Amino acid sequence: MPAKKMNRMELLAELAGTLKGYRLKTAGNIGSGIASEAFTLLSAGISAYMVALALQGTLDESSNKLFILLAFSILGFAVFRYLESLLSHDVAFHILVDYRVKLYSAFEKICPDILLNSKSGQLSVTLMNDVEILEWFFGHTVGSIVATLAIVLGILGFLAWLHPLLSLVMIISMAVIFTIPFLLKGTADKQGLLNRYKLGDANSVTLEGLNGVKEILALNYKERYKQKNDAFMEQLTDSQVDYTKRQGKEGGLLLTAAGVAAIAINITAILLVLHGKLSLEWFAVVGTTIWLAFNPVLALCDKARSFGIIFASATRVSDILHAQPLVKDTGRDIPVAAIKPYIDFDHVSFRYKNAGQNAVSDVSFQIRAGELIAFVGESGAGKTTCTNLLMRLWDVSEGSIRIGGHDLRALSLHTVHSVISAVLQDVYMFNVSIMENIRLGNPAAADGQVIEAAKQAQAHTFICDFEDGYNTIAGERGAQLSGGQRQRIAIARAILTNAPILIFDEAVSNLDTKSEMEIQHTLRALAQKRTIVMVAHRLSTIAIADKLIVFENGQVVQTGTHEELISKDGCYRKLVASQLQKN
Ligand SMILES: Nc1ncnc2c1ncn2[C@@H]1O[C@H](COP(=O)(O)OP(=O)(O)OP(=O)(O)O)[C@@H](O)[C@H]1O
Repeated sequence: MPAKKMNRMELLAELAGTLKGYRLKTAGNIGSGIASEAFTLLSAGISAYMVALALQGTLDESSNKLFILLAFSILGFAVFRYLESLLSHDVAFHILVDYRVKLYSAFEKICPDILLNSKSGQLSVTLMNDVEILEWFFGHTVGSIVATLAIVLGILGFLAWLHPLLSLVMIISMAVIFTIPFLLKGTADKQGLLNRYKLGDANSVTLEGLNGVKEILALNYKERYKQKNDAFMEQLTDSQVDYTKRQGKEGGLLLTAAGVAAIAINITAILLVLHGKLSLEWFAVVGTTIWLAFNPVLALCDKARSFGIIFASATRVSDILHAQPLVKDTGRDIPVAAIKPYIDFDHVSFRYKNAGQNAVSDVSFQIRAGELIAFVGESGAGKTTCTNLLMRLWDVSEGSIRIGGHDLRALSLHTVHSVISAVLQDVYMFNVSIMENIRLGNPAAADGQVIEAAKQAQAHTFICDFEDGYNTIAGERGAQLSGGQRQRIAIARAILTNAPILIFDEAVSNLDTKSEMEIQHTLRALAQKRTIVMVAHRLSTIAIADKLIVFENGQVVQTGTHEELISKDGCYRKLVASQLQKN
């Protein structure tokens, strides 16, 4: 849920606010920027002054001081330019790390809602690229803005000291130059945002190609995918070309305006010399340095040409940072041991965002501590929704869910996720060893405990068959493991958590009959100490449950044991009959 859109000034204030933690270095960066520009102007001015003296035949031994000053200013320029670059990048890279960390934790808070409502390519662009663009701002812009303003003020003072007319021409010139990016700001912002979105869309298609490569090959979707990819890349290129055209136009206008301004100041200076209001030496200084004086201004305007993309990226980053999580983590922490693992669903209704109707309506049931429960029902009946609500991935729209008598909303998310652990339909394997993948369930577990959990999950044998055993790298997305192997590792993880409530959502669907039977045996044994909720389709899985909760069209229509329900004419009997027919 994005917060209200911020304008440039608000974004600027927010970005500048992050510099607070780096006050000293930022001050050093700005000071060095001012000093390096000032030394550039000083060395050019001294050179011009000396040339003018030489032309008039007045450059003598007494001018040695000027040589020393010139050497000093060249050295000063080199030292301060180095310091400016060092400090600005030091601050920029530290801030980027802060941003990346903040951004990921903000992203976590708004999951899974944001994943359902955004394209993965857009999210990856924001989490990886947009945040990187902010380096332009912190590394190359923020210091320049202040340094350039200081230099402009200094030059104005100097020109006013020479003659007020010169400073007046300079003020008019600056006003014209700064107006150019200001006038083109609207187009720049629009183009910048469009450019970032087109990049996100293009990334989404690339990710689709990466994740769906097997389907692309298997379904002979290659040619159509290529056409789709080409179309998105073309749109991205068009938006980039438009952006660059505007940048080029803006750059040309700025250079022309600066050139005209420098000529105007020179002409004014010549007129002042002709009227005896300015000496020849100072004319030489003005004539030479004025071109250089416009350099920082032009450099800043050059950065301003990129503000479209910088502010577009900042907006997208800020949208995530300020998004309001649907589930507010305002409950309190309670020790896991103090919560008895019984569950109450009390008249629960829930509707997904933008959905036309409730996914579940007025659902009530109780699960006692130590029970092994199976949710059954046709596809789309509401089983997974109930497990998602139980894990508090979303909050109920109506009614309440309680564990151990505590309303879920009164518990912190940390407590809820310590009490409940789940094996979900899609098992993600991290790119670390199998040992570490299982240990994710309990970082404090010793190797022996990990191996014991793997044995209970019927994973030990196949893990030992790998050449590197438990040290085998599972690979991103568990590429080296079969679906059933991934499921068994996920089950071992869940066993290791020691959470008193376990959820298995279709967790045995990828297993062969023998492994499934062994896992069922494990689940039965686990249920002696824990409460287990299974979402199951197969009859064989259902058979081990103490109680079945039957869902139909988002409602609970029957509860009871397999024997009780099969003896009655109802939804469950129909489900079993249709499954037997399929088998
Ligand atoms: N993210 C979502 N946004 C909108 N509607 C959703 C979303 N997820 C599920 N639904 C809808 O909610 C209803 C219940 O879905 P749910 O996934 O809970 O069913 P299920 O019984 O677990 O099905 P399956 O056995 O196929 O996994 C369905 O009508 C489904 O289309």
